[in-house]
Amino acid sequence: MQNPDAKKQVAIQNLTLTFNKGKKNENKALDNVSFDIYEGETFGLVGESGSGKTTLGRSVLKLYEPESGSITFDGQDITKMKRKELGDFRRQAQMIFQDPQASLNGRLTVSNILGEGLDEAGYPKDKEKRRKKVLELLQMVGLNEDHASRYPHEFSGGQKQRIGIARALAVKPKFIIADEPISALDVSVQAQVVNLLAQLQKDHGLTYLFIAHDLAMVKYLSDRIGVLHWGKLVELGTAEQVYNHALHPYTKSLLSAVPEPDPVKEKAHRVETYDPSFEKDGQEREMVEVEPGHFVLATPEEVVKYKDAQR
Ligand SMILES: Nc1ncnc2c1ncn2[C@@H]1O[C@H](COP(=O)(O)OP(=O)(O)OP(=O)(O)O)[C@@H](O)[C@H]1O
Repeated sequence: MQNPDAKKQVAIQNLTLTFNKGKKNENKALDNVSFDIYEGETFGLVGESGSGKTTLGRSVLKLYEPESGSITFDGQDITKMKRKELGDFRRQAQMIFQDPQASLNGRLTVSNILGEGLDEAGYPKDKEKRRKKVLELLQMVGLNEDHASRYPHEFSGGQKQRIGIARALAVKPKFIIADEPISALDVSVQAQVVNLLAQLQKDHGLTYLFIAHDLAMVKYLSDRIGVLHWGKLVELGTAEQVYNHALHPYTKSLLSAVPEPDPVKEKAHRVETYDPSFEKDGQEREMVEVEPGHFVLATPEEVVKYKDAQR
C-alpha cells in the first residue's frame, strides 16, 4: 500500500498530445491530463480502447514528445533531459507489454534475452556471475534454471509474460509501466501474474503505472485509479473511492459494462450505457476535489450534485 510519506516519483502536468496536428485526421489523444504517481504505489489507469492510455504510457517514457505540459521523474523534467540523464532514466523506467510474444526476441534464448537487460544495466560480463544473476531473475518470476536455454515460443502465455517481467527487472528499474499486462492471458493465469507483480513490488519497492481497459483488472493491485475518456482524465481517487463511490457517469458506465469477449459488442454496450451529453453542452469542466483525494471532471453545478449525492 501507499506510504503516506511517499514522495512523488512521476508528476504529469497538463499533458496534451495531438497526433497529425493540422491534418484532416488530427486526433487529440491526450487533453490536459494531470496526475502524480508516488514512490511505491500502483497507479491504475483505465479507459476504453482509444482513450489514450498507451499514448500516456509512451509519453511518460519519452517515446512521444508532448505538445504541451510537463512530465517529471524524481523531480527532473524528462523533456529537458540530456543524453546521459536520459540513459539513466530509461534504465530506471521500464515497460511490460500486453503481448509478451511480440515484445520478446524470438531468436534469442531466455538467458540471452535477460542478458540484454543486464547489458543495459551495465552488469559485469563475468560468465559465472551472469549465470547466477539470470537464475536469480528467473526465480524472482517463478521460473527456474531449466528455462534459461529455451526460446520464447516454447513457453505458455503466462510464462512468456513472466519472462517479459524478468527482462524488465534485469535493468533494475524503480518504475514500471505495465500496459495491459494481463489482458491477453487466460483468466486462470491473470491472477497469478497480478500476484507476482504485487510480490515484486513488495520485495523491490517498485512503483507501477498499471494500464487496463477494465476497472476489475486494476482493482486488486491499485492504490489509486485514474479514468481516461477521449484523452481526458475524468475521475481520480483511491481504488476504493473510484470502485465503490464512482461519481463521473463514464466511470459508472465502465463499472456497469458487462464483460464481453467480443470488443465490438463491448464497445456497443458501453456507448449504450454512457450518456456523453456532459461533453456536448460546451461548458468548461475542470478536475475538482469532491472529497479528500477524490477528483472528478465537472462543472460547478455538477460538483454540487456529486456532493449532495454523497451525503
Ligand atoms: N502513432 C499514432 N499516430 C496517430 N494516431 C495514434 C497513434 N497512436 C495512437 N493514436 C490514436 O490516439 C488515440 C489514443 O490511442 P491509444 O493507443 O493511446 O489508446 P489506448 O487507450 O491505449 O487504446 P488501446 O486499449 O486500444 O491500446 C486513438 O484514437 C488512436 O487511434
